[in-house]
Amino acid sequence: MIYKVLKKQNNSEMCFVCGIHNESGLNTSYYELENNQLIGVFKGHDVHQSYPERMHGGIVTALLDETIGRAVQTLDENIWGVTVEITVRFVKPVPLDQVLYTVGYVTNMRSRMFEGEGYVCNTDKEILATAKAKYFIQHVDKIVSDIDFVREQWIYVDDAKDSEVKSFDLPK
Ligand SMILES: CCCCCCCC(=O)SCCNC(=O)CCNC(=O)[C@H](O)C(C)(C)COP(=O)(O)OP(=O)(O)OC[C@H]1O[C@@H](n2cnc3c(N)ncnc32)[C@H](O)[C@@H]1OP(=O)(O)O
Repeated sequence: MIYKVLKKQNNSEMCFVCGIHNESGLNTSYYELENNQLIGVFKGHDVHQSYPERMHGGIVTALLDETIGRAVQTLDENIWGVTVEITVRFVKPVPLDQVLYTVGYVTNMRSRMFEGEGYVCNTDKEILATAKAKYFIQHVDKIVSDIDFVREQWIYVDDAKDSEVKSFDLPK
């Protein structure tokens, strides 16, 4: 089913998954969809491998962790959380050097915790990994206490190719 992109989410400076200045990172771009799901577009490279041509499972986990954690901001951009639990199922090898998608959404929202699910898929909509995760809600100033993170390191990146990203056809 096809969903419209409503908004691009910010990137951070140095996060492994979305940091624009993290040269070893995945440099993921995130887009909020009209169904309150979040889609990330990324490409892994040799530095992210486990066995040759296969992304490391720990990196796939980091990607799913970030994606589900960010999905809460499709509901309210002022909610931030830290991961307390994540379970990942590695369904098929996650390949390197090709564009892939990661999708996340919230399944249960409470006053101090939220839970969500997500998956990684390829452009043929094959599911490569799935995850369920739980997050403890905290004020961003408590998560990052030594700098004003949102003002200093939470950056809107206006990428020329974003204007071409208008909708996504999700597998589920
Ligand atoms: C937009 C950007 C999105 C980014 C997404 C990526 C997020 C990340 O990767 S964050 C990095 C990884 N995670 C972390 O660093 C978290 C580290 N852990 C912590 O900081 C602490 O354990 C923290 C803050 C979660 C809780 O600690 P603390 O405040 O001392 O509270 P604590 O008393 O242990 O627990 C608070 C409540 O949460 C509950 N709780 C804690 N962990 C869990 C859990 N895994 N499952 C269920 N409940 C839990 C406790 O039972 C307790 O409940 P109650 O008050 O009802 O008894």
